[in-house]
Amino acid sequence: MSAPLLEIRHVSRFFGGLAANSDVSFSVEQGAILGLIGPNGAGKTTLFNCITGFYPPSRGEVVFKGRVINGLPPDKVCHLGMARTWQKVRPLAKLSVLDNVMVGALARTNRLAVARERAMEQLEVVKLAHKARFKAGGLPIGERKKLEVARVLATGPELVLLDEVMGGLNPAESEEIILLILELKRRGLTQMVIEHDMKAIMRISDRVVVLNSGEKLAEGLPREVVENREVVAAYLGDAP
Ligand SMILES: Nc1ncnc2c1ncn2[C@@H]1O[C@H](COP(=O)(O)OP(=O)(O)OP(=O)(O)O)[C@@H](O)[C@H]1O
Repeated sequence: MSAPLLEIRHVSRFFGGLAANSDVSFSVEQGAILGLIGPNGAGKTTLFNCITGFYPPSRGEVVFKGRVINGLPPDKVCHLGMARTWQKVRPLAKLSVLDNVMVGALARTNRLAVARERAMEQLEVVKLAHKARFKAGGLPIGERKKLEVARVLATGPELVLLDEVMGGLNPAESEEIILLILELKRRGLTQMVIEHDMKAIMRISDRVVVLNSGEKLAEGLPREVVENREVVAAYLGDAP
């Protein structure tokens, strides 16, 4: 079997006395979708921040394509082929949809015509090309989320980390995002997905990692994880 694309080795992240991540280890195989779940405050976004260089881990190693990337700033991590979306989507509101995606594409080229072409391609992928000339600030939430994904794809990543891309969407909009994630997988992209919607996680994930109070509580196939008693207890509170 080939080496995993991403390895998290004993990663901890402290904020003062709080361990937002505590000795977390797992890996993500090339081409797979890994679902990252856990109750509010479990440490999911902190782990994304540690992986993508926004907060360096306090301990442990993040290994991407066989290289330890701890301490690299986010732009260098992006250049190596990893990009993430944010839970709170904040497009450059006054710029057009196309210009927003071009900002992502400019991570790989300084030629505007090339960036524009790549940005348009990604707008086609997320089915937002018809809004290319619209101001980003005027998009409804469902389209803002797609714009965020297009911007990330335009950076030319091998691994994308999606932080609650279905948060705040209605069922029809969520379904579009699920189909998009599955299409990106079909194209060979590796993905890590934070999501609270368990049905969506069950449908898209090859494997699931569960965090609770900063620690890895469980890992396995989606079915194994939802049937795990400790996982159920963490979500529902201890059964009597
Ligand atoms: N910059 C920070 N400074 C201090 N504490 C932080 C910081 N970032 C996160 N935390 C704390 O770390 C813990 C984990 O937060 P995190 O946002 O990673 O959880 P989460 O699983 O993503 O939660 P949610 O599902 O609500 O988004 C929380 O107790 C949070 O308050």
